[in-house]
Amino acid sequence: MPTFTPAPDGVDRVSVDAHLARVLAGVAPLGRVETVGLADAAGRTLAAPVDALVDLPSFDNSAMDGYAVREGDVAAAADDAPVVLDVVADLPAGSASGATIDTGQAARIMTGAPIPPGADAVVPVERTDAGTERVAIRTAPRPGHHIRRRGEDLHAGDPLLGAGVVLDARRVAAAAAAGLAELPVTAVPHVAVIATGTELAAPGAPLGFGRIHDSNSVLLGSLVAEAGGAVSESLRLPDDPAAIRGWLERRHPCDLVVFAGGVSVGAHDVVRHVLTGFGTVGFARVAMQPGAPQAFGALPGGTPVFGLPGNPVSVAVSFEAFVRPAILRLLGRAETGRRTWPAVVEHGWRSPAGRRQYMPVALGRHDGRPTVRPAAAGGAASHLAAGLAAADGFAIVPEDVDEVAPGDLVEVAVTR
Ligand SMILES: Nc1nc2c(c(=O)[nH]1)N[C@H]1C(S)=C(S)[C@@H](COP(=O)(O)OP(=O)(O)OC[C@H]3O[C@@H](n4cnc5c(N)ncnc54)[C@H](O)[C@@H]3O)O[C@H]1N2
Ligand code: MOO
Repeated sequence: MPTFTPAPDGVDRVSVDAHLARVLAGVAPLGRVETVGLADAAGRTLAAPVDALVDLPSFDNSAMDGYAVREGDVAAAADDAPVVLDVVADLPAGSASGATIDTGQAARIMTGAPIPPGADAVVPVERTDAGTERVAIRTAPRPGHHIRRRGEDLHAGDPLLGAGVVLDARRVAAAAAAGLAELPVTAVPHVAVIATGTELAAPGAPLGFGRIHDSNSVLLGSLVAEAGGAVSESLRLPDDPAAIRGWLERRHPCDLVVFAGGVSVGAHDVVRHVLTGFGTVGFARVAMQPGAPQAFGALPGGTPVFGLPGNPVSVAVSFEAFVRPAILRLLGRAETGRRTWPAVVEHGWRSPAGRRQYMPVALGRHDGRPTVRPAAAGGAASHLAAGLAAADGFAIVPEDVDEVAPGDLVEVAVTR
């Protein structure tokens, strides 16, 4: 677990990449494995590679509702010269008929039904007279036409899913198709979320002067769930060192602790006061905007802990940049970053030189290309909590850029 040297305040000491590297070095995959049925697998992380158990498709079958024929019988068929065949079988999907197709014969066949021995092409019903005793075929199929071959998607034993992937709907469905009923998944990390601030009131509670509704614990709880973790405890604590110490002493076991607020240089920034020198917790100013003041380390006993700056946009950005990657690492994900996509800037903005900016942006489209504009009229200011509602993600402006102009391309981490 790394220890930080606290940096003098007001000095950007640590790059985003260096801070992220410390975070990832301070968090290890939980390593616990559970087996779940496919209905419960969505959103979980696959713990080990999985191979297909069956060929996919597992037998040659029809891609069309129509007639299974011998291609050689109907090579001369045309609209003005139909070829008439005897219909010797009727094959719905799921049929296990022992029918064989000989010269001059056809089987009526539905999509997904096994191709009967002897047949080597399917003619769609639209290209026939749809007969049930005898059928007039009005087209000459290519050999193998409209036949879906055994194993053309995957063979039994082929790799299907790699360890560390998130099991989304498409992957769970692929596992079902490939013969699996359950999957090995990693344990869900339990995360304690603590919003600090004497000014905080519960959402919906009447506000006295100077008090605000706590949005950070709701934000963090939802972000933890979106990342694949579970909130083990969520609470608000006042700016009182005894309250923070008391919680640290009686806390329930969990895999990660996230504080929000109280990490800056104010006289009442108690998370900073209590956590400084506690376990291996260190404070840094990270060269980013917003989200500069950051705390990270391990509590005595080894549980990793974050202290995030309390402004709501700073919490959202800090979570995206550092906490989400940490949760994905606890989960054993192969990828802890998020893909970014280029988008064209619609309305420009300024970015502080020497800092990586995370601008909450709304996505749009212009001339068929994706565009972005700041989600809040006030731009990147870190108190604009309501502006987050309009944000589809964050435009990530590199450290060496101080002005983003209309028409520029920016990389966007899309978060919804
Ligand atoms: N003299 C300096 N002052 C500040 C600096 C600095 O470098 N020197 N940095 C500023 C920056 S940047 C940030 S970010 C904040 C970080 O401050 P804290 O982490 O100590 O956060 P608080 O002071 O507790 O709160 C900041 C702000 O956010 C509101 N807040 C806090 N918790 C919640 C919550 N749960 N829900 C909604 N809003 C919350 C709080 O009321 C404050 O307005 O420090 C700057 N100051
Ligand atoms: O670093 Mo603060 O998070 O910009 O608002």
